[in-house]
Order: sequence, then structure tokens, then C-alpha cells
Amino acid sequence: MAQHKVKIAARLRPPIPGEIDDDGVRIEVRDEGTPFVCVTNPRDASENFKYPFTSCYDRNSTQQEIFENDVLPLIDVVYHGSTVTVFAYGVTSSGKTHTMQGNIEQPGVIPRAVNTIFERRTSFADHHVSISMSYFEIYKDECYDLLVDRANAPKLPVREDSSGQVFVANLSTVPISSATQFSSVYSDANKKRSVGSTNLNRASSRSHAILTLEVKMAHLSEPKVLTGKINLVDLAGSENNKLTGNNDPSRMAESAAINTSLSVLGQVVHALNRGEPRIPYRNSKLTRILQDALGGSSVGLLICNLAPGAKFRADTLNTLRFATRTKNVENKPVINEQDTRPVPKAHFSAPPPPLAQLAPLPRLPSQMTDKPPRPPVFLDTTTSSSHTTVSSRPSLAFKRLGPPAAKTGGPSRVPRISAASIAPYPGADLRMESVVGTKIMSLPVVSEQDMDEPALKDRVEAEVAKRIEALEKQRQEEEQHAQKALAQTSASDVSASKESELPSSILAPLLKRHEDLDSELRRRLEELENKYEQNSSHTQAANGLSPVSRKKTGRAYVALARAHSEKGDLQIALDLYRKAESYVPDNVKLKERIIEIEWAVKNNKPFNPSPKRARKIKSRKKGKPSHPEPAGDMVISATQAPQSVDSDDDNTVENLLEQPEAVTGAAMTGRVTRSMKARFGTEATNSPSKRRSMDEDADEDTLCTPPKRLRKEDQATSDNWEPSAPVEARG
Ligand SMILES: Nc1ncnc2c1ncn2[C@@H]1O[C@H](COP(=O)(O)OP(=O)(O)OP(=O)(O)O)[C@@H](O)[C@H]1O
Repeated sequence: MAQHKVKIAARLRPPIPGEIDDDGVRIEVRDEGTPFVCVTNPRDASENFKYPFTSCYDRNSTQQEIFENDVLPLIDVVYHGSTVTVFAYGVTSSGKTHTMQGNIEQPGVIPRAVNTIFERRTSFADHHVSISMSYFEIYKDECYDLLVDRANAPKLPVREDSSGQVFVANLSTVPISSATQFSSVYSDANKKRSVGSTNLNRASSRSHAILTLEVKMAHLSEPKVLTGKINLVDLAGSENNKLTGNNDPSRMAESAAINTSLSVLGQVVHALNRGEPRIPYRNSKLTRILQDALGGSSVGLLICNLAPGAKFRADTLNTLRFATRTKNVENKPVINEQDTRPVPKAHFSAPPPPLAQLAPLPRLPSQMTDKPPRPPVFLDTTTSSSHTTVSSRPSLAFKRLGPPAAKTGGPSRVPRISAASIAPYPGADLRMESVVGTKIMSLPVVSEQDMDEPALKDRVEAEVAKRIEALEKQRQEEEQHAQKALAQTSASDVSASKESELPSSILAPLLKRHEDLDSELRRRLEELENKYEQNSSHTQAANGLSPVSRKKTGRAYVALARAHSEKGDLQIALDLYRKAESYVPDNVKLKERIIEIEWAVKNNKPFNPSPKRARKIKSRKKGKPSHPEPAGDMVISATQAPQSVDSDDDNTVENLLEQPEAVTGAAMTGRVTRSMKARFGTEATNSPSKRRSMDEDADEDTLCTPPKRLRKEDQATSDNWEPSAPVEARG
């Protein structure tokens, strides 16, 4: 099986006005050998770090040189029916957008690639060549279509099809007939891209932009279609907020999202290099989408952009380290060829049993047509808009839930996709892959607790095997039925042409029924999937963080959520609170808030977050009460108590909503009171009036817990209070 390593091209940009040119980063070539990037050790100027790459471009290099040396050969690969991914990586302001897009005087890789694609088209006289484009951005870890009106652009989900290919669902595709048409669509779309000004770049990309050009070559005399693609990715640059001067919350959130996704990208490459069994693709949308380019079936080129000057030295070294690791990543390119001969129709001769008995979904309506099956694709190019093509795709759940029929050992009544095949492209060694056949699935009842993958897989495998068996039985019965019906019809002297129409009356209700089931199934799968995706990506991200970082991230999301809820953007606030929950899953108050906002959103009611009241006590030392408490009365200073208080502290919503350092005495006292209640079932104060005031103080900073409730609890538990008992003894 041929492996294709990701190719690396390093490009150093010239200094821009105002930048100090200290020659700390250079491109060198020695003795006609491999060129390398040379970086002076920031700590010892006599030492240099060298990073060899097959293509290195110095500050005087031109856009044309890069295109002709490294990108042009890849256009042939596209016309052979393979997927190519070119991505520009580097610190902010290192020249990624310049390299990919360029400007009118110096057009970059994208316009040059498009021109070449259109020029090459004419050499395929025996094919009908159609070219289409899709373009989207990943902004704060959400995908947005750049070819639709931004005001209406929804967040697009990332899915996986039955053959494991990741795609962006509902992404629009525009057919392109000329390079001029492309320029107009592309420049309109670029106006919608999220760009902002920073200290380092007046037009800094705040998102990762992914442009896909799909070339479909339908052979005029043979029933086959080749599909080649090129993904041109302009990544957002890693950012140091001190250098960029980002200080407003929205910029910082953007910057955090960019850095997180790039850090996951680094983790993916690292895991691939180390041959780890689990590659964390799912930890960010960016890596899910680039999955095919990193260890997948795409041909990859990484353009590694470098900024000169000492201030970027650390970032330059990081970029070079990333590039060095990436050059060891191996892909297995394939040719996407599709056989367009129609798949034989399935025969149905009897109406299906009543719905209650028809638990399994035999086939999706989309699979019952004569439509040829789709070849594996990298990014989805289907859409529901008028100018685009629409095709139904199996959703992620099919991939996760449905093992191939062969695995179960059970027969399938559904013909496997034989018309689509993947063949190796000539430049690479062979790799033949059979496309995973269509699966017969119904939605198993999955509770949230069952989201554990191995358990789910076992359950589903058993379920699928059982249902396939039932379906096979049903199919045999149907066939017998059909034969009987056919015999009866011919006996009653009906004309031959009429005989062949027999299934239509029977088929219609059946198809309708399947269609209904299909929509229901899709709806439920999507719900399940969204829930799973949302939880899993954030939970995975949270798992990789230290408790302190988790808390901080949770707090940041809560702060953002609160800001949105105050503005009345409840849906956004809800999403953010849910994200916060992934980082602080045990926070009860947060859960309460989520429920409240869910209710408000569902019932279209306004939601007024409880106002933050001024704190009565400004500061005190952590772990010590600010109130002068009688000895033995207060728990916090007792030797064991602070730990338990602190661990509770992690999960109190006060802490989520407050500045990290602002742990107030009141809040702390409130926590202790509740922590004590939880531990001992008693109150930790002997003065009802003090208790009340302490709890009220605590409530000032908590979400949505009415002081009344706590007072009631106080009342209820005050009888149990044993004033003289020391905490240690009770613990
Ligand atoms: N090779 C080059 N020749 C001349 N100017 C360049 C070159 N590369 C970059 N520049 C200039 O440097 C500035 C920053 O470049 P660019 O916007 O492409 O950076 P970027 O890496 O895309 O930044 P960000 O990640 O913030 O979007 C721009 O003004 C651009 O014109």
C-alpha cells in the first residue's frame, strides 16, 4: 500500500514596514543540497537551528515560483481523480493569506490554481468536465458557509459518511464555468470572512478558511466519473495576545479558539508521528476537517509561512517544529472513480407488515432510486439551496452505530455499492479499497448513559445482526409472495406490460412509509449526534486540561454566556453555558441556569439573569473566614475543612461567575455552610441571624437560588445543630 508523505514548503516573507530586520531567520542552501531554514538560537547567537525541507523560499521568492514548483504538479493529481489539500500554516502576519490569496499584482496560490484547472479542462476532450466550488470558514470552532448570506448562515455540522469520510453537512456548492466567474464569487465570499485588525496585521484572519474546488470528469463513452478535488486552506495564525494587543473579550475568545484548534492540530500530527492508536482528530472541527489531509487519503502540501525578526523567533521555531513533524505524516492517496451504471432495483411484491412490526429500516429512500452511489469525498459539497446539488448522506450515527454487514456475518438484502470504487492514482502505489456497503439500520434506543462507545457498539452489533436476520426472513417471504402474485396475474390473462407494473401500487405506500421512517430516523439521529458531538468535543478538550485550566475555561464560557444572555441572545448564551458545563460538569448551579434558559428559549420568554450584587466583604485570605467566628464554630480553619471547602469551591457557580482571585468571605462562608450540610447534615453556625446573613451573602454570587430556599433549609436544619461539637470529631 503506497504511502505519500505530506510535502513541506517553507516560505520566509520579507520584513514589512516598521519591522526590525535582524536576519535571525534565513533560508540557506549548501552545496546544491537540500535547502534549509536557519534560525539563530535566541539564547546563543553563535548557534543556529537548521530545518531542512525540500522546498524553501527566501524573502525574495515570488508567488509564481511557489505555485510552479509546488502547487502546479498537484493540479495533475486532481485531474487524476484524487484529493489534494494545500494548507498555509504560520504565526499571525507571517504571510499565509498573501501566499494563498495574494493580491491583484501578485495573485497567490488560489487564483493561479483555479486558472490552471480551467486551462487543463480543455485537454479532456473525451470527458465532460464540470467544476464547482464550496467555501467555508471555521470561526470559533464552528463552520460557516461563505457562499451564503452571512446573516442567514447557520452553523454547519461536521459529519462522517458511511465510508468514514468527514464532510461539512449542508454546505453549498456553486458550479463554476470560468476563472472569471470564480474570481467574482470568491471575492464576494471573502468579504464575509471574519477578519480583524491587530497590532501585527491590519487584516488578520480570525478564522480558518477552506476553499474546495471539485472537478468531475464524466467519460463520454464509458460509464465512469472521476472526481478530483483540491482543498486550499488558509489557516488563521497562532497568536500571542501580548504581541497582537488583543484585549477585548471577543478578540480574546477568537484568539483562544484559533490557538486551541492549532494546538489540537499539533497534537494530531504528534500522535500520527508516534503511531499512537488514538489520533485526537475529534478534538476540534479543524482537525476533523483536515483528517483526510493528515493520515488520510489526500495528497498534502503544507506551506509553512515564516515571519522574520526576533519578536517572532519563538513562534518561528514552533512553526518549524510543527512542519518537521508534519513531513513525516503519511497519507494513502486514492482515485475517486465512480461507475455510473444503474444499480438494479430491488423488488417488492407485498406490502410491508404494519409499522409496529417494521422496526428495522430496510433502506433509505435515497438508496432506492437509481442514483449512482457517491464516491468517497473529503468535504461535502451538497446543499439544499437552489443552485446547488443535493444528496442525502448517511449521518455520523450510521458510521458509529452500524458495523459492516460482513462483520455481523448476517446476509444483507441491500446490494452493496459496487458501482463506486476507489483506485490508486498513477503517481502513487496501489491501494484498492472497497466502499463500505449500504447498511440496514434502525435507530436503537440509546440513553445518554449508553453513549459509552464500546458498550454502544456491542449493543448495536447484536441488534443489527438480529434485525438483518429478520429482514432476510422478510425478504424471502416477500419474494415468495411476489412469485405467487406473478403466477396469479399471468394466469388471469393480464398483458405482459401490465404485469411488470405490479409493484408500483404496492411500492408507493411502502416507499412513503420508508420515507416517513427515514425522516424520523434522520431527525433523531441528528439530535443524538449533535448532543454527542457537542459533549464529546468539549469533554475531550476539557479532559486534556488541568483542573485549573478547566475551571478557567468554564469561567470564561460562563462570562461570555452571561454577556449574551444580558443582550437577549439566549440561544447563544445557552450554547455557551453548555460548553461551560463540559469543563465544570459538576456545577449544580450551572445546570440550573441551563435548564432555566432552555425553558426560556423553548417558550420564547425573556430571561433576566439575577443581577450581581455588590459584595459585602471584599477580600480575605483563602481558607480563612473573614467573620470572627467563635472557636469550634467555624469549620474553615479546621485542619481538614479547607481541603473539602476548596474542592467544593471548584464547583460552585460563584467561582465560575467571579474573577478567580475574588473569592469572597461571604461566598466562602456560604460554601462552608453548604459543604457542612452535605457532610454532616447540620448547620455550621449557631446564630440564626448570622446564618441568614451568610447565606444571603453567598446567594448574591450564586445563580438563581432564591435566598428563601436556603433560609428554609437553615430553619429545617437548625434543630440539629450541636454548637459544642468540634468539626474533626464529627468528620
Ligand atoms: N511574501 C510577501 N511579500 C510581500 N509582502 C508580504 C509577503 N507575505 C506577507 N506579506 C505582507 O505581510 C502582511 C501580513 O501578511 P498576511 O496577511 O498574509 O499574514 P497572515 O499570515 O495571513 O496573517 P493572519 O494569520 O493574521 O491572517 C500583509 O501586509 C502582506 O501583504
